[in-house]
Amino acid sequence: MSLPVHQSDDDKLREECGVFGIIGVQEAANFVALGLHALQHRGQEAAGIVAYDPKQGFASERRFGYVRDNFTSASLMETLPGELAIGHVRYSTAGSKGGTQIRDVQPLFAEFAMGGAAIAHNGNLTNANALREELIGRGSIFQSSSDTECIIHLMARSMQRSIPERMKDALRLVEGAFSIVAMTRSKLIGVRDPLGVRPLMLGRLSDGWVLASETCALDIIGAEFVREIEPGEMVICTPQGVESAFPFPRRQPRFCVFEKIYFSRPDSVIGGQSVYETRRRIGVELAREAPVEADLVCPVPDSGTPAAIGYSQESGIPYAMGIIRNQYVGRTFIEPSEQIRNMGVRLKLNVNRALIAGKRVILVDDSVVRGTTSRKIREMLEDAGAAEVHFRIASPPTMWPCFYGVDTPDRSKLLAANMSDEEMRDYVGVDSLKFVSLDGLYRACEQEGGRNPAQPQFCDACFSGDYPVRPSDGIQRGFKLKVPA
Ligand SMILES: O=P(O)(O)OC[C@H]1O[C@H](OP(=O)(O)OP(=O)(O)O)[C@H](O)[C@@H]1O
Ligand SMILES: NC(=O)CC[C@H](N)C(=O)O
Ligand code: SF4
Ligand SMILES: [Mg+2]
Repeated sequence: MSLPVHQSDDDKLREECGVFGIIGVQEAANFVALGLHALQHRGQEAAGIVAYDPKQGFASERRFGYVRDNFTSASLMETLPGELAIGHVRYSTAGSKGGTQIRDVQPLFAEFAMGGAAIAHNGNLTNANALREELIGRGSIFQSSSDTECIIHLMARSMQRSIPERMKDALRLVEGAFSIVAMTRSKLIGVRDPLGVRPLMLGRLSDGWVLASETCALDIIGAEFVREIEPGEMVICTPQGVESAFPFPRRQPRFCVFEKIYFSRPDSVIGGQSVYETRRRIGVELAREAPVEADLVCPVPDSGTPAAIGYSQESGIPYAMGIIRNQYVGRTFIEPSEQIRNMGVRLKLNVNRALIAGKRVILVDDSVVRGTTSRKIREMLEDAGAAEVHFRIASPPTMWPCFYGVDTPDRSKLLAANMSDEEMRDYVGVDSLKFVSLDGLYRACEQEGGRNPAQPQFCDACFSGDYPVRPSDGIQRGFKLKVPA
């Protein structure tokens, strides 16, 4: 079975995955369903929950589509009893994409000599292909095409006696990005890769412990935020408490800066800073770096909204909603036929004509990837009679693909990898097009001195080409690293 893919999602910068786990509360799976619902923006392809109950053992449900369409039925949730459960929402970065197979949907489950374990992974392993070949050569039988499965096989080969120790052994051999929530019969386990590329939060709910990709998933169940899992840290949560270990050599953390720009929800808090506030501050930086005279500042909703507010506050130019988003557009929307689409049907965004006519408009969006969205929007504004259109982008030009859990197109399809800023402006067809600088972005992320080129504080490889982990599978498939200047 494959998901119907929405036309306007074809050119999307795909989000990644969300993970959630809870121990020490009754009906744990129901809390997981709520947590996954709050993390739905991180992956809409499929979702899964694994729960453990001492009487019934492990139970697992993995489904295509939204959490709300699957994990709200009482009859399904009754099959997931117990006080310990984990879950995952997926956008694939490895294995079968788009037409995902159910066997690739997480959490993945395996039986070991010392009992069962389930694992949910956000991120992407950069040496998964090489590991898979090696493991298959030594007799492993893979059941999915997901990179995450390598971790299970590496655990199976470990000689350690406990599942957490086997997991440490396995994770010392994988490279790339991983924020993992896993479970055994009695433990909830959380791990972040040594660079801490993807987020992972620890929360507390009555007598239980919660792990979640973002704080918005703690809020939805009324859990209290305790702290972030540190880069390179493994935590083992039981109702008795939380044990912490650092199984990898310490490295300088490199959190994904795109989480702050686009992926995470604006009501989440990362590294002590609200995502909304970071985005608003990017807008402030943008207004300082790229001012222009105009009548209105309008966001491309929803992700451009906080930056547009910041731009308006700093420039003094009034903020207005010049583009309206249809909130009901989702991936399962019935596809209009090709003929109807070609008539210019605007499923997702539409111009607020009465506001735009005759105005000089500054449009603020979070990113330009292939340029498809910006071209469409410029056309709409022109149709609506805008006098001038100025695009301001709350990220630097996206020039490089991501190998750490986001499905970016390859370089041939990234507008900024193939055109100068002026060429992009002409291609999009706007009066001016400006991006925030890398330093401006870092300042907005509370790095007052900007980016430290000797030791960047974040991963920003999709803008800089500076990859903190060698994308070895990608290189083997022909990807060429940036040649140092
Ligand atoms: O240059 P492009 O290839 O068009 O990609 C850039 C656009 O993609 C994302 O929006 P998207 O519509 O995917 O989702 P959103 O509603 O979450 O902003 C992003 O916010 C930009 O608007
Ligand atoms: N985007 C992600 O974090 C995906 C996790 C994992 N690599 C998968 O493909 O399922
Ligand atoms: S390459 Fe970009 S999207 Fe990927 S982890 Fe780094 S900053 Fe994030
Ligand atoms: Mg957008």
